[in-house]
Formats: sequence, structure tokens, C-alpha cells
Amino acid sequence: MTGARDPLCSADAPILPLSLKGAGYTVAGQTLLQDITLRIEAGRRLIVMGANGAGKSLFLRLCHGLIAPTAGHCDWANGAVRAREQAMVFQRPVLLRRSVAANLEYPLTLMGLARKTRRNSVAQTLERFGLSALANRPARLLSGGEQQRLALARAWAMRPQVLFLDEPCSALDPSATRIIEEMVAQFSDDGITIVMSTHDLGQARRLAQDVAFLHRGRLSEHRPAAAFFADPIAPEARAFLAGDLVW
Ligand SMILES: Nc1ncnc2c1ncn2[C@@H]1O[C@H](COP(=O)(O)OP(=O)(O)OP(=O)(O)O)[C@@H](O)[C@H]1O
Repeated sequence: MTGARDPLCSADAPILPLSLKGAGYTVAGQTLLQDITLRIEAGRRLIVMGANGAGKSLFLRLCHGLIAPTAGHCDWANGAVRAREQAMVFQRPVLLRRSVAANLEYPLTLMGLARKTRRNSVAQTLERFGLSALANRPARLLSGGEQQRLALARAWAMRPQVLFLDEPCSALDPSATRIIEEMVAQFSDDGITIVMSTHDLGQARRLAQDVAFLHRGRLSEHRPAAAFFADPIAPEARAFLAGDLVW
């Protein structure tokens, strides 16, 4: 690179930290998230842990803005955030009934990028994530691991400031899981803040810089990963790490 401005690099104001203050979510009289207070800082890899049903997916949806808090607040640093500045990838990727390349190009079109810029970005993304040979395949016919790789690559192509990942490896075998973990680490190296849920302890240990541990819709702990894994404070976190906490 010779200093030419990358048209995809965001010149927008930083959207982080994201501050949750007493955030809760109640639906049909059931309180599913309660009194969550934490700050998600820029440039970190935050792993959201907890047993099945602890509220990890709801927490990510709340942060991403798919659901609104029914109590407390969930505020980005610069107020209103544009959609492309923070992306989310789900357990089962949502792909268009189009080719791999077209899936990558579509959100760039929505961003209003010129055709040449889009095509360059698609080629760069395909190359970077080993998808070039699959460029013309129908996305929905890819294997589960390939589909998830495409979903992550598509998110990366938009250069979000924050990427939310909801159990992205839950349906994948160990080798596909390893590829996704490598991609997540690369995203971090590119400066993208990662907020990712998993109930896979090994994966959490491999990826976490910080841990948020949820239990029954409440935040039990939010600490740097090394301290959390060495000496969890909350009894439920301790039990989870020992393999004793089922829910
Ligand atoms: N729209 C809803 N209405 C009622 N209950 C809901 C709704 N969405 C989620 N829940 C419940 O809220 C709880 C937390 O769900 P969530 O999907 O966030 O858990 P999770 O920690 O991601 O679990 P898992 O690891 O199994 O994916 C669960 O008991 C779930 O059944």
C-alpha cells in the first residue's frame, strides 16, 4: 500500500465503548436479562460465556440492537450508529440464494460503493480467506464450515468496528472450527473489536482477552480472561469451569 486511502476503511467516529447500564430485557412477563452493567472497550476480544439458556444470545442481540432493553440503557459512544459499523454473525449463517461472490458484493452495494471498488474488495476478500475457488458456487450449497467462513468474510469486507459472533462454531467440526478461530484472531489483528459467545471452554480459553460470564440472565463476572480462568470469583463461574454447571 502506498498511502492511498482504502475506500472501505471507516473514517467515522469511534462507536466504542458500548456502555450497558442496568440493562434488562423482559418479554411476556419473563425477565430474561437483568441489571447488566458493563463497558465493551475498543480493540478487545470479549468472550461471552455461560451455560445453555444463560442469556448469551439475547445479550449479543441487545448489544447489536436487534432487541431493545426494556430496562436500563445500552449506549454507543457516538450515539446513533450506522448499520455497517457493527455486524453480527449467527450460529447458522444467513446467506443469499446467490453465488459466494455475489454474497460478498451485496452489502458493499448497499453501502453505495462504486462497482470497481466492490469488485476489488470481493477479490481481496475471496483471496484473503481462501474462498477464491468457491467464488461462483451457489452459497447455500457450501458445506456448513464454508458457509460460516463466507459469513465471516462478508462481515469483514464491510470493515465494521465491532463484530458480534453468536456461537459461530456450534455446528462445525474441529477443523472448520479452527479455521473460524483463525479468522476471528485475524479480525482482531485488523483492529475489529470482537464480542463472541461460546459455551466451548477450550475455545473461550484460546480466544478470550476478556470474559463476560452470564448466569440466568445476570452478569456474574466481567474480567480479563487470565484472571477469570485462574481464579473465577462467582460460584457459578467456578462450577462452570469445573464442568459442574449445566444451567
Ligand atoms: N423471545 C423469547 N421469549 C421467551 N423466552 C425467550 C425468548 N428468547 C429467549 N428466551 C429464553 O431466554 C433464555 C436465554 O436464551 P438465550 O438464547 O439467550 O440463551 P443462550 O445462553 O444463548 O443459550 P444457548 O447456549 O443454549 O444458545 C432461554 O431460557 C430462552 O428460552
